[in-house]
Amino acid sequence: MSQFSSAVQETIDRIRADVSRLHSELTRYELVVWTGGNVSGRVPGEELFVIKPSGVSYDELAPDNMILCTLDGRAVPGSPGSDRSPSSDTAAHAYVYEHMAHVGGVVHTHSTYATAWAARGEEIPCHITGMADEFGGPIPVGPFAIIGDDSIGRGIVATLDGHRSKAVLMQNHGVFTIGKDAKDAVKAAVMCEDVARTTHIARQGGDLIPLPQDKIDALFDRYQNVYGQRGGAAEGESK
Ligand SMILES: O=C(CO)[C@@H](O)[C@H](O)COP(=O)(O)O
Repeated sequence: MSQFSSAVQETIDRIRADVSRLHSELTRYELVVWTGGNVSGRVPGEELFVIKPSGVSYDELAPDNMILCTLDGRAVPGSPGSDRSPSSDTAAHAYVYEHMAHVGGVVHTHSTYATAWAARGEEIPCHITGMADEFGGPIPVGPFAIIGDDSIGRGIVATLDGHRSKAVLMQNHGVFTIGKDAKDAVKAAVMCEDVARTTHIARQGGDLIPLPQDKIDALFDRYQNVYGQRGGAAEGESK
C-alpha cells in the first residue's frame, strides 16, 4: 500500500511517466550518448522529485524504475525503483529544487557543441533571434565543480539565479537546464545545443553581427508572452 494519499500518488505516477518518457527526447535530439545525461521532475506541492537511475540503458528506462527522491537527494525507501542508485547528478538536481522554488524540471546533457563551449569556458553570445526568444541573452558559464556533493548544484544556482537563461554551461563538464517542468527543461536543453551549434558554425565564417539589447529584450518578451497558443492546450497536447 502507498505511503502517500491517493491524490499525491497519482501526481507521483504522472511525474514518473513524464520523466521516463522525456529521456527519449534526449536520444531523439542526439543530446546524449550511452547512459550519459539525466532528466528530473519535481512533484508539484511536495518536497519530492523523480529522477532516472544511474548508468541504466535508455532502452530500459520505464516509469517504475524512475527513482522518487526527497529534496536532500535520498531515495524514498520502499518506493518503486529505490533498490537502485539514483543518477550521479541527484545531489545537483536536489540542490536546484531546494533553492529555486519556481523550478519544476532539471536536465543534464553533454551535448556536443554546447559542451565544447563549456570546455573552453566561453559563454554563448546572443546573435540569433531564436536564442533571444528562448534564452533572452547569452548562455552563461558556471564554475568547474566535481561530481559527488552539492558543488554542481551550488554552481548552477549561483549562475542562473536572477538570470534569464534556462541553461548553464558548467565549465569542463556540460549543460544543465531548468524549466517550469521537466518538459520545459528538456526543451531548453534541445535549444541550447541548437544555438551552440549555429553560433559555432557562424563564427567559422567571420565576425558575428551584434543583436542590439533592445531587440533581444523585445524578442524575449514576445516569445515568452505572445508566441504560440495561449492557454497551453496545443503545447500540452504535443507531449
Ligand atoms: O556527467 C556525468 C558524469 O560525469 C553524469 O551525468 C552522466 O552523464 C550520467 O550519469 P547518471 O545519470 O547515469 O548517473
